[in-house]
Amino acid sequence: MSVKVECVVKDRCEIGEGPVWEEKKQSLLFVDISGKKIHSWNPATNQKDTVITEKFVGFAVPRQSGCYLIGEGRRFGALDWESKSISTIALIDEDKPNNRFNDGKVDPAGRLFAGTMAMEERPAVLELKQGSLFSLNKDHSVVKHFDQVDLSNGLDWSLDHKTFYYIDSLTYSVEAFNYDINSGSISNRRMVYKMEEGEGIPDGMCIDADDRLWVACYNGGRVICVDPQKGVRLRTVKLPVDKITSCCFGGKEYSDLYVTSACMGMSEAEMAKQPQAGSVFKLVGGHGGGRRDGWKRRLDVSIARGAVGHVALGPGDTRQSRQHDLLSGHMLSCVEF
Ligand SMILES: O=C(O)[C@H](O)[C@@H](O)[C@H](O)[C@H](O)CO
Ligand SMILES: [Zn+2]
Repeated sequence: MSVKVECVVKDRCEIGEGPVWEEKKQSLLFVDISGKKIHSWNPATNQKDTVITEKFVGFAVPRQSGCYLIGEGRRFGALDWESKSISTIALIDEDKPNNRFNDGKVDPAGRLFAGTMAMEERPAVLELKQGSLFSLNKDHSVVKHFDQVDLSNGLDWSLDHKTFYYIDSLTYSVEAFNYDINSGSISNRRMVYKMEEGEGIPDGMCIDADDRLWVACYNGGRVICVDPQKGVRLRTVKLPVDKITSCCFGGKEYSDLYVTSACMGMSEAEMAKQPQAGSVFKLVGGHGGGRRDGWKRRLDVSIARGAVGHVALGPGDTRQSRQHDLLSGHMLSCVEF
């Protein structure tokens, strides 16, 4: 089954990033990192609402308490969308004034994980080994998991919550760690996928209902689907722009894969060739049926354990997603505070 690629938010995001499907608003939340904007786009109305930030904004995620948690410059901030005010929750990398947050995501227990990097001179050109990976707990304490990161990027968790997947872009690979959901600690770092010729730089990623990773390929003009157990690429979906930055599942039944892109660093000639650079795309279709039961079983196991998560489906699937927290009625992919 082929995948349909549609340009849904025609924008010139400098660095469109960090898409998150916001269940409550049935909207896509995403940032423009260097454009210093947080967007909320509603596919049903095609309305886009925007908050402007003072510094580069690496990510924004919904909070269970309402409002949003954002990574702006070198701070975790709380954003109140109505008043558009941002207050500081915690500061990081205080010894590294040239650093900023990049990608961040909510873990299946409601913590926030996010990494940092040095400011780029131009895309992927930056002082190396300056970044770290952090998490922010419910009590607002910050944990530094490791440092020596070149360009902290995509992250997600396996369906059983036992594995944490991570991308430091300039390793050109996807890595895995053992994950302890109770403590939020990681161990046993190893590589699970090495980018191949033409795939560019691995950027954001998300996991699907079959425990497969969808990796955005910056300068690769595609997303790839990777089986992290086998370390192989299963699929490639090409897009009409080169700078693909991240992806997430969303839509009514999490059947759509939303993909963000960037145009920062492109020449005028390149821009003319790729007029949709910086837009958000939607990928629909691409999976056969027959896997509903498998997914349902996993969902049930997950609910029985009281687990929460934000994992969704492959493009075209119409199964219920774990993003519906059937236990509490709360919608997930929001931090638990
Ligand atoms: O989107 C991000 O994660 C970074 O902030 C961007 O600057 C680029 O993606 C990066 O340059 C590509 O490696
Ligand atoms: Zn990124």
